[in-house]
Amino acid sequence: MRIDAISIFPDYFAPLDLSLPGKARRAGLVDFTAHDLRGWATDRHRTVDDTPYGGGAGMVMKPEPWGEALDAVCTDAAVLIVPTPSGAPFTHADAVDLSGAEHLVFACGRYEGIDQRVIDHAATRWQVREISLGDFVVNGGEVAALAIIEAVVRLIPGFMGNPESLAEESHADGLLEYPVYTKPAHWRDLDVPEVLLSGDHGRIAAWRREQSRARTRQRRPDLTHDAGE
Ligand SMILES: COc1cc(COC(=O)c2cn[nH]c2)cc(-c2cccnc2)c1
Repeated sequence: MRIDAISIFPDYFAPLDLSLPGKARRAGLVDFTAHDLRGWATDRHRTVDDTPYGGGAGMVMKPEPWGEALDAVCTDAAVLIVPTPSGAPFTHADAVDLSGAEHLVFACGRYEGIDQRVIDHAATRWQVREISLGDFVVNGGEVAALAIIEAVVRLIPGFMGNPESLAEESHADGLLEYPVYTKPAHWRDLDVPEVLLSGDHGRIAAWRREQSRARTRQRRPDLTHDAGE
């Protein structure tokens, strides 16, 4: 998978040099490049924003630099992802879907957003996904792109050392994950639940399913449905 990110802060993606282990890159599983949007801003001051038509606070990202950048970076197979508060909620199912993509391009907006015509024009040439990580606002799409990249790349076959753990994890079955414990069995007058020490794998699996269901009911009633029964 090829991944590109376009941003006025390309150094924001330096952590991927740590988190995308060398083996993933060496094995050709993932090839990541961050690009500076200002490289496509042609005026003397390399301007990427301007005041909004219709008035209002803040600035809007100009269409010209984005148009040139996307023309240069996107291949025909590109899926253009725009992290934005006004996007569709990002889910595990989306991560699974995107993990099969050939090319992901992240357009990281700043200021009040990107001129809508950039998205509209891109949609005539590539698949465009405007994605939200939640009902909150951060100053730029970079931090959301980092989270989406990690959620997607870890699902690529061969990336994770222990693929079995992916099948069991939170949201894979529509439920929240059960609580986990490790040694010591007794810590600050707290004990590990006895069932987990019993060696009775049937009881353990039943206890974990019930824990997942209880947590989901309590913390995420919006996820509660019969499928998890
Ligand atoms: C592309 O347009 C954007 C992108 C972002 C950064 O992304 C997020 O905040 C986000 C992504 N998932 N959940 C939140 C922020 C704004 C923005 C800023 C201030 C006022 N209004 C809008 C605009």
